[in-house]
Amino acid sequence: MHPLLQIRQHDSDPDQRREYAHYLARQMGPMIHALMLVATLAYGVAVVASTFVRQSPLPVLLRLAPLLPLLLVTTAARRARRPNLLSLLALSCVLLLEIGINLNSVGRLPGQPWVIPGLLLPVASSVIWLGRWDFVVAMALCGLGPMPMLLMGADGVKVFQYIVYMAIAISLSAVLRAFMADTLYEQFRLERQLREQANTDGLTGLLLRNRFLELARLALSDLRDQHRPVCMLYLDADHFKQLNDDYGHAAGDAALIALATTLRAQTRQDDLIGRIGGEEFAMLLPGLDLSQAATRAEHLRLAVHAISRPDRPLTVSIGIAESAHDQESIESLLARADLAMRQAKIGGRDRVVSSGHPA
Ligand SMILES: Nc1nc2c(ncn2[C@@H]2O[C@H](COP(=O)(O)OP(=O)(O)OP(=O)(O)O)[C@@H](O)[C@H]2O)c(=O)[nH]1
Repeated sequence: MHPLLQIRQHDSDPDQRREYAHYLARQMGPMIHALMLVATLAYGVAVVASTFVRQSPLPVLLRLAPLLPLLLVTTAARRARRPNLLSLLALSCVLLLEIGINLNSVGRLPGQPWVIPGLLLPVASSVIWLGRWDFVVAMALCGLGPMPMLLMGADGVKVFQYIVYMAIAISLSAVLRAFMADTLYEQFRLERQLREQANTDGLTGLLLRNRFLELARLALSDLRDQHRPVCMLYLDADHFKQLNDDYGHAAGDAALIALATTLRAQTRQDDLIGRIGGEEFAMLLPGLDLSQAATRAEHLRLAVHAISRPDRPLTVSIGIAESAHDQESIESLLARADLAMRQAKIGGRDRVVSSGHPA
């Protein structure tokens, strides 16, 4: 089968689709802006140049009128990186060009040259269209936009030539866009995979410390804006060195995997969980105050008992801290949960200790 027919439908997962749309907008944004700028300048130059080759019943200022909105949408596209906005601006640019083309052909006599500045640009640069629908709308604009001008002053042969020409141009554009979109999607997928590998612990599949802290920091700031409580749990497996020393690292690894599975099974959708160190884990619990988090931690502690190591059930010591004031950093919150966990160790392990409020 030809590769064109094998080009797949990208991502059915809406989150991944959204992420891809933003990725495309970031990657293509500068090129879209550059093409819009060139098209706008080309339009201005072509209108001015046309005054030397033919008379128009419309004043040149009126024919130059699309330049102002063209410049506005082009300027807006310079920093736009939201996919929908970028598409809207690029499509507006095509529409304004089409209006300009039609304005400039008013009063054209048969046999006189057309002024078609930038008409081919959107077709030739079809790779810039971020989504399938942008592409379809852009191609429809390119194909149908000059029709009023054609029907006003062209003979049947000219219209036929134009239709054949546009059909070929749009087909070529569709092929170009399909392959380009496929290549970009593959690049996005690989980058995403590499990023995930760099952020995920290979043994347990949980977030690594830095990524956990990065996401927890963002969540903390959102929760503060929403005036919702948030707690951090710090969990440390008890007597883990003994497990490794007596039964080998493979037994230790198996216990860590089982522990991570249990923690993951206990998380709600918004909870964040990470492997902070060797046998240390952290959980951010959005929306829970200290007493609610203590109840969750107690459930977790008991759930971990179901994991058996060769010598005894696995146990964890858990420290809890609630974010107390707006200035507290995620590092400080984690450090307080860590201190509370140390108290749990000192108190005999396999227990939950809550941190007092920071000074
Ligand atoms: N098997 C395995 N062991 C690990 C891993 N990461 C850290 N460890 C071990 O975890 C153990 C942690 O030991 P300690 O910090 O002394 O703590 P502990 O023995 O659990 O004692 P308490 O925390 O005081 O109950 C060390 O022996 C590390 O080698 C890992 O990925 N796999």
